[in-house]
Amino acid sequence: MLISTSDLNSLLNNSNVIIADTRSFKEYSEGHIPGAVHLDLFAFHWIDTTKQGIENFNNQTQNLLSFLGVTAEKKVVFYDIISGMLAARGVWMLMYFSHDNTSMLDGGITKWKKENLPLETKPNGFKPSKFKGKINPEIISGFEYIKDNLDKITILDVRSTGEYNGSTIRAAKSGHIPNAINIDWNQNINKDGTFKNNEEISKMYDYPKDSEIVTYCQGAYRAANSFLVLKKLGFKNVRVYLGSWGEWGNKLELPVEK
Ligand SMILES: O=S(=O)([O-])[S-]
Repeated sequence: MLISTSDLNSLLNNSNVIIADTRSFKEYSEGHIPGAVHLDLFAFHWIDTTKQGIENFNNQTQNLLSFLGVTAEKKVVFYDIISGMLAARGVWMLMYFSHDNTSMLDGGITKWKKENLPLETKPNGFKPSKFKGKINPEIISGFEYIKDNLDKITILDVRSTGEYNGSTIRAAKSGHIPNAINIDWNQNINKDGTFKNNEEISKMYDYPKDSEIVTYCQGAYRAANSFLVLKKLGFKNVRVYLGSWGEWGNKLELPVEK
């Protein structure tokens, strides 16, 4: 799931590798990893997890991955500024389509630049494919799944303390999903932007490895980052709640705790 700067550097010019820069277009234009295409994953924000909403998400994600040129044979590497949430969302999306040959760049472009690795400014075009992945329903959650299993699953709110306790308001209601515990995703990352090592993080995520965990944040980007960390630690049953607080906090009938 993670690729080092030196390993990615050795894969430049490999036609079987797609590199996707998930930062803003401005940042991309000022200098990106050679060969990388720009993919605006924030524009692909999704909060509707009704049955129809998930079906639409599946279709549109498949279209997006085809636009990116994904095929079963290609390795897909996502990066952002650090080992961040956008790249993590990209990796999670590929895993959701059972494409496991995907990684995020550990330390992101910050580490890449620090090591004086090559950059270019010219934009690269997409080479679209007809990607057909097999959906893995085990790594996604909608609001119904959480509502029906509130007492059976570990709900991991990876937002800031303010968002969790309701002092920061980002939806019609503030607070958190009942029973959710709060571990801010920022705690996954070292000061240099790389992921903390497993030994350090496992103290934070001290649950049996077969626990059923659902991560959420505001829009399922930070949640994807914590999802990857939990997978890296060997947790087997982890899902990202796609709608996250953007959906839950706006559905007035759903319960909230502060
Ligand atoms: O990470 S986020 O989706 O909450 S902005």
